Amino acid sequence: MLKLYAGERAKGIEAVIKASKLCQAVFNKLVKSQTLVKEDASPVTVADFGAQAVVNHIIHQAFPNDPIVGEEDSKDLRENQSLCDKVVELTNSVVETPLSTKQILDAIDLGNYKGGPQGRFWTLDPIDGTKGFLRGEQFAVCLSLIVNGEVKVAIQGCPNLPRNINDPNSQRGSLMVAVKHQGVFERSFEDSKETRVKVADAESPSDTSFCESVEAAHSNQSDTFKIAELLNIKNKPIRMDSQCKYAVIARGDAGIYLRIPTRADYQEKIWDHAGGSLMVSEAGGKVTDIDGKELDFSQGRTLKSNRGIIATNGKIHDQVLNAVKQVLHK
Ligand SMILES: Nc1ncnc2c1ncn2[C@@H]1O[C@H](COP(=O)(O)O)[C@@H](O)[C@H]1OP(=O)(O)O
Ligand SMILES: [Mg+2]
Ligand SMILES: [Mg+2]
Ligand SMILES: [Mg+2]
Repeated sequence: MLKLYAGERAKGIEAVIKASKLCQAVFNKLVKSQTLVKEDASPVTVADFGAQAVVNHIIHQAFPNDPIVGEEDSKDLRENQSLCDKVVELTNSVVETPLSTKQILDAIDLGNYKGGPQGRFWTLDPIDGTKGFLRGEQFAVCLSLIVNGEVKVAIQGCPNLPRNINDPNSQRGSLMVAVKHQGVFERSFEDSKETRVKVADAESPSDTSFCESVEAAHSNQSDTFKIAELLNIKNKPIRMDSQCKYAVIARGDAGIYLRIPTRADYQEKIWDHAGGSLMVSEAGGKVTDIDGKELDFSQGRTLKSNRGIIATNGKIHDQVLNAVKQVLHK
């Protein structure tokens, strides 16, 4: 019998592999000259647009009734001909039948859905960790399916992630695939053989290490330092861009991922956490916000009823949550 969401899982893998290839091709050819700064001052590259066009196009062809909540839109591209031409060329280098400029811009804008509590929709971050991508470090192509507010399928391409975190020379490229109640698996981009992964066994926070963003503006690193001290964690933090941090927790390379808000007004985006939270929970771990509340993906494009993120191997979650509360409420 075909497993639940088998079709979505397979299409999602195909789309994420193609988009990841596009990103790698961009990195090898360009990169910085083709970067724009968005209104919120974050960078966006031809690869972000191209990857969103590719994934949206493939998903829309396979599931024409499914709306998509995607990070990017085509507004800036429509005002910049040379960037637009580059995105068209790139997109057509990975899709099966060449698409017109209009089809590509329209595919990007399929990502404008508002989300919400009812029905099914996909959410896409075509490149999560654009800053890491530009540095040649970690980034991820993140696609998930949400049904009635619950994440059911997650596919995350991490082209630069070493298969063995302790050996930077180990093979790079990790594709993580999770379906609700079916576990989370890791494979390479080339070989479809999948290996089931599990979170770390650590019974105590001091037996593990934690990971956090490279960017001090995205997570308060002086608070995480105090939290680690309180938990008697001696290992240095693993600093890494993007949702690769969730993959690292799901694979058991680290026991804790902390994202402590730096600004009261920042709302986390659903495409930054949907896939990661399913991967960690399917690997046996736990994800909540810093108040211990479950992440609520039914609130629209953002996680407006949550603050910050704590992801752990599960066993140590309450200890970590208590330490976070102590440090933040002091
Ligand atoms: N002030 C902020 N707090 C938390 N996350 C942020 C903040 N500003 C941007 N981000 C988001 O953090 C993500 C990168 O995470 P990390 O630092 O862990 O690699 C990006 O998706 C980025 O969103 P955006 O794409 O809008 O720039
Ligand atoms: Mg961005
Ligand atoms: Mg992101
Ligand atoms: Mg992004």
